[in-house]
Amino acid sequence: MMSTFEQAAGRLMIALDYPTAEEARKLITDLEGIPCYMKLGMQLYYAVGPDFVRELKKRGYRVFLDLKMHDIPNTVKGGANSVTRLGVDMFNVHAAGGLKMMAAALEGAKTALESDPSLAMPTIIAVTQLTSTSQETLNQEIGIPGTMEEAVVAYAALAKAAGLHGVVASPLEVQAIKKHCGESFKTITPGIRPAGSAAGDQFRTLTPGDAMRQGTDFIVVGRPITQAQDPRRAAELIIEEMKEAW
Ligand SMILES: O=C(O)c1cc(=O)[nH]c(=O)n1[C@@H]1O[C@H](COP(=O)(O)O)[C@@H](O)[C@H]1O
Repeated sequence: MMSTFEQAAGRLMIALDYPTAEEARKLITDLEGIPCYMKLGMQLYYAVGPDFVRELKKRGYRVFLDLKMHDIPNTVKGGANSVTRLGVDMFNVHAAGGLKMMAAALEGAKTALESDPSLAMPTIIAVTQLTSTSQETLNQEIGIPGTMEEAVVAYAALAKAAGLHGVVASPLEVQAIKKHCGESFKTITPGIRPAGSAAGDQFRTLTPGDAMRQGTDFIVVGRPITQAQDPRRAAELIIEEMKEAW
């Protein structure tokens, strides 16, 4: 039987935003035994490549490959095929690429499964509006009118129509997304800041406990753990807070 600590840990995704595999390995060693999800983003992946995904899988972790694909449908289909063959559990595309591009990502994953039936279908999610984007930036720089919630829900609806499994959004939009797209449509929420920690470049933030209370499926945490004096303690405190909010 999984403990409630382990269940909460399973909904924590750690952003391995490091320049080298050595630094990422140090954190993984610090966190040994905590069954969290590992998120591999562009900084580490562009430096070390697919071998690090294989290493994480060998160590027993679930892997979210966060490369935020955004290109013409044919190219995204090929990218999705490659990352599915790599064996990632989750990957993302930008919803701004549109319906056909998102459907092509799903198609690419399906063609990989046809060529190798031992593979499992990854969870494919779409980035709505980055959690570093404010209402003002959305309207005045990006040029999308309306509220942030409307923009995020519109992208989520498009991702659902394309057949994707969920979205990346801020925890502030989880309830609106679930209301519009259904409870089973997954929400993956970065922009998590425990009370008292620096927001940095994040704009639409909530604490781990508040994010869980909004009903999110997974929270993504980077710097509050990776830059902490004691990363294991920081991760444990976050998991305790998630557990209590449950
Ligand atoms: O797709 C993502 O993971 C993502 C989307 C988004 O809107 N905002 C966002 O912060 N992220 C990622 O989530 C992580 C958040 O890291 P911290 O801000 O350090 O906790 C980073 O790896 C980001 O690349």
